[in-house]
Amino acid sequence: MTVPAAFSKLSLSDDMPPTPAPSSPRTGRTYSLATELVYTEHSDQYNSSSMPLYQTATFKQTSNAGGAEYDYTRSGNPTRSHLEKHLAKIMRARRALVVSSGMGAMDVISRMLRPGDEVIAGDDLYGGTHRLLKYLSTHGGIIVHHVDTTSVDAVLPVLNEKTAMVLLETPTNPLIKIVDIPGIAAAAKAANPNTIVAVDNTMMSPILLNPLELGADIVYESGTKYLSGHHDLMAGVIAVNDAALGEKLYFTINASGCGLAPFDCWLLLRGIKTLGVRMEKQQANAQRIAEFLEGQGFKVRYPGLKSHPQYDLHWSMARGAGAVLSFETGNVGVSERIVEAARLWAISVSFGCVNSLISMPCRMSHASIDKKTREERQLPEDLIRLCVGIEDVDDLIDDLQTALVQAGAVTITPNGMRAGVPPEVEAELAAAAAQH
Ligand SMILES: Cc1ncc(COP(=O)(O)O)c(C=O)c1O
Ligand SMILES: N[C@@H](CCSC[C@H](N)C(=O)O)C(=O)O
Repeated sequence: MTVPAAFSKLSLSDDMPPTPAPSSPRTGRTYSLATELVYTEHSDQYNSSSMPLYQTATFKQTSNAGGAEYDYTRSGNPTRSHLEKHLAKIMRARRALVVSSGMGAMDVISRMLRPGDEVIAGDDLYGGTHRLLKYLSTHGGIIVHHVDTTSVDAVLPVLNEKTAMVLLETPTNPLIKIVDIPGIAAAAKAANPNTIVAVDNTMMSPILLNPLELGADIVYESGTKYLSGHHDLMAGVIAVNDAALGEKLYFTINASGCGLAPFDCWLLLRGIKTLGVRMEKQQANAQRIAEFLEGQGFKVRYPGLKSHPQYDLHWSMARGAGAVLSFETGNVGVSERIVEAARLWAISVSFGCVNSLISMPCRMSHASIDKKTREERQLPEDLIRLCVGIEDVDDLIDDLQTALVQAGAVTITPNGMRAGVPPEVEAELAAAAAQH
């Protein structure tokens, strides 16, 4: 393989370690993930500190036979290659691939399925994932089983030799349930050694969880979220350890043309550098906010709280609780009012951004799951999801507290406030609902 001079020190071959930078250049100790996130090396001819952006669709060839390392950006681009090698390193993978969105990543993965194949997925999962699975079952002849993946026992009865893929998400979006990745991966492989165990790691990011080390074959995530951190790009990331699997996935990406555009690769490279500090601050803020809400008497779902029913399972796999939590108010109208009364918290889908966001999943991120299915899956309509950013946590709590009071989500007592809609607010909301 001919390596252009500017990249002569890059490991462009798949046989090389999945990193453009040595992990332990001197003493033999391995750098921690926080260091790996910021430390990259490339051999730009001008020693640029930041990886150059190759904003080009084509690459000139030196002969009529072509054959240079790059020819066309859909097939490969140096900025994308650098990002993919950097991601492989931080995702503890042999190969990483980047595509145009998280759903694009799932689409690429799902193209390995054939009519008649069976897929097992959770009964609480991102609405877009549900939508794509539904499409595949309606139009692609794929049989999809949605089961409670928080219990290995619930997965066992649907595992069989036709199980081609098990699709896991942990913590789940938006009910923050925890999935036993090693337990389910082992059970799936026992039922069918060819089953692909794919884990959506969007909620955790590689700084907190590495599913490939827990038995997954594929880990994918929406790079739109924590990896980029600023809500200024869409991206999807896929990582694997099996070289043949990586080649299959790359084939689909090149054939279908969904590889991430160079500028977005460059932006994502920039975002990844601050993943460690962003996540540290975001989850410290999330912990305080979860404790504040629980302290008021709300039912809060967050794996940083000891009250989380799967607290131990979560911490047996992950290095942190993340920064997404959800809570219930007991009244849809009150939840609507809270969301609209918040000021610092932007009403927005998505998460992982430096700004704090508030949303009602049933109306927004999970609206693509029909009402009947949401009911069957016990997705509370009044659920509020908080995606915590890096602002001052006291400002965030103050804003939330004001919104709770304004919305009538709490009863004010001489000893402070307690979760609970006062009867007069309930009556007012019931009257307003009756008018509509
Ligand atoms: C858990 C999860 N996985 C995948 C996706 C899809 O990512 P994207 O929006 O980048 O397509 C999302 C959100 O959109 C998500 O929340
Ligand atoms: N209208 C979009 C909604 C995207 S939700 C994004 C994110 N995953 C979240 O959970 O907030 C759609 O229909 O996909």
